[in-house]
Parts: sequence; C-alpha cells; structure tokens
Amino acid sequence: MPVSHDAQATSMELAIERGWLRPLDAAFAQFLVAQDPAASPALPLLGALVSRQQADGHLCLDLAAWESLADDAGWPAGWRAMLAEAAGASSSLLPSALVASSDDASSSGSPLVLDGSRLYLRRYWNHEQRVAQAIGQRLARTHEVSPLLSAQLARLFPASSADSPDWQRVACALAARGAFTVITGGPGTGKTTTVVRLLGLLQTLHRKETARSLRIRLAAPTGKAAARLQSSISTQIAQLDVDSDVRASIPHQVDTLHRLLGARPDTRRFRHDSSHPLHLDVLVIDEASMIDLEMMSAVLAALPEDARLILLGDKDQLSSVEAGAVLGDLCRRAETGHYDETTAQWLRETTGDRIDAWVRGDARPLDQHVAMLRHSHRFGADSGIGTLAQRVNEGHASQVHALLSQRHADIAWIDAAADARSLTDLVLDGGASRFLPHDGGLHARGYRHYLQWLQRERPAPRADAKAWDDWARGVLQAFGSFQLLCALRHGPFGAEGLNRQIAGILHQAQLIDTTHEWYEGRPVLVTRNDYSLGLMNGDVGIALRVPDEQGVLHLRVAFEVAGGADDSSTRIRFVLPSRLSERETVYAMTVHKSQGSEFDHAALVLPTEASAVLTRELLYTGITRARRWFSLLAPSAMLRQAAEQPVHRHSGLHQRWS
Ligand SMILES: Nc1ncnc2c1ncn2[C@@H]1O[C@H](COP(=O)(O)OP(=O)(O)OP(=O)(O)O)[C@@H](O)[C@H]1O
Repeated sequence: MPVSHDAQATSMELAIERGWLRPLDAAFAQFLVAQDPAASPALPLLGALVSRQQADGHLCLDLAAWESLADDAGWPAGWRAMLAEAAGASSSLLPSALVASSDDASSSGSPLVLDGSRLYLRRYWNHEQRVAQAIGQRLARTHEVSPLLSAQLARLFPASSADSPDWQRVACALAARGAFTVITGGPGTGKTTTVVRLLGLLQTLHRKETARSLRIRLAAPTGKAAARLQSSISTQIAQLDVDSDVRASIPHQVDTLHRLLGARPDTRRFRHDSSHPLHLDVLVIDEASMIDLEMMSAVLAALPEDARLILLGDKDQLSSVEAGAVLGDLCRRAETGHYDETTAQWLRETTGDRIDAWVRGDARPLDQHVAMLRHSHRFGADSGIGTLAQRVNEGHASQVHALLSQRHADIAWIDAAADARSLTDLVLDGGASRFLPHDGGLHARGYRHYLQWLQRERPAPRADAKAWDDWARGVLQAFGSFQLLCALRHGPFGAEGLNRQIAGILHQAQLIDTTHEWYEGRPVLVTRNDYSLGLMNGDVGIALRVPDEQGVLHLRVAFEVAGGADDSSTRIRFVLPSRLSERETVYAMTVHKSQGSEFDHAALVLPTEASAVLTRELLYTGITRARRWFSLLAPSAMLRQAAEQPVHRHSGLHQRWS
C-alpha cells in the first residue's frame, strides 16, 4: 500500500521520546522489518501501534476507531494519514507475510492478524478465538433441569411481595440450567449471598439425584480478593438454609487463580491445561472484572468439558491491568437484559419472576446466561456513596459535581489540589469534620487511629504468643479502617510521591519514626506472589516490634494469612523484612491495586493535571472501595474529566457471540 513519507519521517526515537511508543513496540517494528524487508513501511508502524495498544489494555488496534486514538494520544499528521489510508482500505494490508486474514490465520505463521477492521498481535487473536469458542460451546450446552429446582429455589428465596423480579433468584435459576453464567452487580448487591445459595442449591439437587457431592472450587484473581471472599463466604455458609450435610459439602477455601491452575515459576504455562484439566464440577470465580484475556483463556483451557463456570463481578469496575476486559465484554447488554421469550417464560414457571421488561427481540444466547443484581443491600436510597457511584456510572458529571457540593454523612469532597494542609488533615484524622455527624457517633478515621492503637494496645513484654498475635491482628484491622487511594503510580500525586509525603506527615506528627527504611508501623503491600512465604500479590502487612523466644524485640512484618484452626479462620504470620523483596509502602495505593479490597473509609486523591488514566471506571472503583465513608481530594476539572471519560478497550470478543 502507498504510504505517506511523513509517516516514515517520524522516527521511532522521537515516538519513544514523546511516549507514543515504548522501546518494546519499536523493537517489534524492527522485528517485522527483518521478517519481511520488502513489506510496506506502514506495516511495521502499524505493528508497533498494535503492540502499544496492548500495553494500554486493548486486544487489538481497531482501524475503524483510529481517529479517537490519534486524538487522545496526539499522534503526528504523518501517522494520521497512514492510519486513515489503512482504515480506508484495510484489505490492502493483505496479502503479506506479516499479516494474515482471520480466515487464513490458522494456517499462516504471520505475526499479525487482520480480522475485519481489527489488527491483532497473533497471540491475542489466538486467545480471543479460544475464549470465544470455549464460552460459545458452554452457551450451547444446557444442564438437565431437575424437577426439584422450583421447590428448592422457593426454599432458598422466600417469596417477596415486591413487584420487581428477585434478581438473586433469577441468577440462581439461570445458573442452575446453564454451563456458563455471569452474575454482575455493584457493591453490596448480594453477589456472595447469591453464589452461596446457588452452591447450596446445586449441591442439594446433585446429592438428591446421585447421592454424591459436586466437586466445587472457589477462586479469585488476587490473594486479597480470595481472602475477602473466603471470610464472607464462611459467614454466609453458616447461615444457609440447607441440610447440614449439604452445608458441610460447600467449600470455604478460596484460591487465587494462579494457585488453582498451578502456576510454575518463570513460565506463563500452568500445571492444569487442556491435557491436565482441573478436577472439579463447578468453578466459581469472584472479582472477575480483574481477569485479563490470557488468564481467562488459561482457565477455560483447564476446565473439564462438563464443568460449570460461574463468574461474579462488577462490570463497571476497572478492567484488568493486562489486556482485555472480558467481564465488561460479557456484560455489555446486562443492563437491558436482552432475554428471549423462552427464558422469560421458563423463569415465570420456575421462579415466578416476571422479567418481561427485560425481553428484547434481538436476544442472543449469551444474554440468557447473564444476570445483573440491581438492588444494593449495603447502600440504602439515602446513601451518599451509593448515589455517587450510580451518578458516576451514568456519566453525569454535573450531577456528580452537584452531589459532592453538598455536605453528607458519608461523602466529602475537598475541591483543591492535594496541598499540604488538606492532605495532612485527611491522612491524620480522615478529614472527619467535613462529614455531617453520623447517627451512631462513629466518625471517619485517618492513619492516626491505627498508629495510636498500635501503641496503646501493645502487650506487656512477657505476654504470650497469642497476645502478640491478637495485637498484630488488631493493628491490621485498625489499619483497614482507612486507605488513601490514587490514580497514578508516579509523580507527586502518584503512589510513590504520596507515600513519601504521607510518611513525612506521620513522622512530623511523631506517629512513626522514618529515620530507617524499616520502622514500626510501616505498612507494606506485597507486589508479587511468593509461594515460599505463602504471601500473595496484594497482601498487606505492617512492620511491628515483636519478641523472639528470649524476649528480645525484633522488627517483623505481620500478615493475616489463611490457615487458622479451621478452613475459615486466619492466622498471623511474622516475616523478616529482608525476606520481602517485592513490596512497596502502602499509605497510598493505586485504585488498580485496591480492587478486591474494601475499607471503612476510602479517600481518593486525583492529580492536578489531566491524564488518560482519569476515567469513569477509576472513579467508580475508588468510590466503591468505601464501606462507610468516601473522601475525594481533587480539583473540580479533574473530577469532571474522570466522570466524563469512560474506558473503551478495543476488542472483538463481544462480537463473537452475536
Ligand atoms: N436478599 C437479601 N436480603 C437481605 N440482605 C441481603 C440480601 N442479599 C444480600 N444481603 C446482605 O447485603 C450485604 C451485602 O451482600 P453480599 O456480601 O452478598 O454482596 P456482594 O455483592 O457480594 O458485596 P461486595 O460488593 O462486597 O462484593 C450482606 O450483609 C448481605 O447479608
């Protein structure tokens, strides 16, 4: 294809300098040139852009949407001309040794694949195909519905007088008839409650029919999310209205996906794959918004053909750090339901729920397997946090602004750059005076709370090991009452800069002593799974001075880990600071890292300058980390940008189930 000379004139060096490309993308372009020196110069550049797209979470470069990409990134005129030309005649990229069409991709070894207007790195095209096929096969397979289903559903979900459907019951019914189900919902809509009842239902039906138990496994993408599900699921199983033997056959243990699949050091491959499938009948994965395409592909490959897969998650949360937004793609039509008449009638007969308002003429098989929980049991109609999250999702920046401009008992906005005074107040005492007084006299806290608790509750020097464990557990719990969140990693308003600033504030207030790198009270976040220590990416520990057997005090990092006296309880593990190679201080945590965690008070700090990461999903995820109080420290313009900018990840996944 003919290419503008301007496009070539923009050198790779300049593109790297301007941040348009990474060195890796430029190296990929060079690799393409080496593969086919005669290829049009546009192709290596397009290849570099596809590679760059993947770093931003996209699965492909959609040539049909090049303009918005170019506008956002500020690409030069030469590139724009080249992209316009390629978009106008994408088939002219073919045939080439570098690009295969989707029809020929399987038999060709080309590094790029063109599928319609979407240009992929081969690896991602392969994964997208595999995920679409594997889910497509499951959508086509229905489980025989037990004649006892209606009665068991009625037992687990007593009839309500409400006119609207009981979406939790609907989700259970759909999951009981299908091999693949997605249950999405915002915070506190009852995803965990629903899945516990579903497991009770499936296990009851299976045991009645076969006198055997289903092999159920529970998993989550990160250690933190797994620990949270484990603790909430244990409480809920105890309250489940099922026979005691059924209750006993529901597992409490929740594994990370890496552990479930059998991660092997220094390889992307897992012990379990299509030739060594997992031994299970039902797999439930929580916090599914964090699953990237490659991980989903690995899960589906390792899943036995006749097993059920149930994904739980909040479709509106930030997607995975890695490329792909699988849950988002699966849930694109969840809001409107898009059920067909057959599903609506079956539900009417099976559960008594009427979902006619969510029936659509253009229903697809996937839509019949997606249930959205719509009522938050955590945030009532008068909840500031619940209303704010909803307004952000709807993208009404002016309503978000108006809501935050009033005083509330649970949300507060500091309309300023993170200047020293407002940050100090927030960090030390949670900016508590900015909230209207709370009914129960409770108030938002900052980091002073856990540091004072640490000092006040310290056991006597000769106290036994249990007293030190209980103290460490108490410090960790007190730390969980507040977390400062941020959008970026680098810069003064990124995690690095804020961590330095906050440590300075706490040192100044004589709550910590930062003379040395490791000091009592330092909170750290593990940033990589460490199987030898039993610590997972996302685990938070706090450095504490604890006695050894001779009573001499040493600094150790305390973590709350699974594996207490019974399945559902936890124990405290003290780790030598020097053994923690992959960790960072966590007074400030990026919203990405906070996914799967909740805090009594979450405070989100936005930068003072526009950034591509300031999106609606980031704002929503930050807000929904808060259980009781949410504070926002942000200039008004940045709040507006975040509320108005949704994330669009380029992908072909959602189209493959049409
Ligand atoms: N149908 C219901 N009726 C009354 N309370 C409910 C119902 N469903 C859930 N709840 C309560 O609402 C709270 C949140 O439920 P649950 O933890 O299941 O929600 P979730 O969607 O998993 O929350 P999260 O956002 O934390 O993941 C719990 O206290 C639970 O007991």
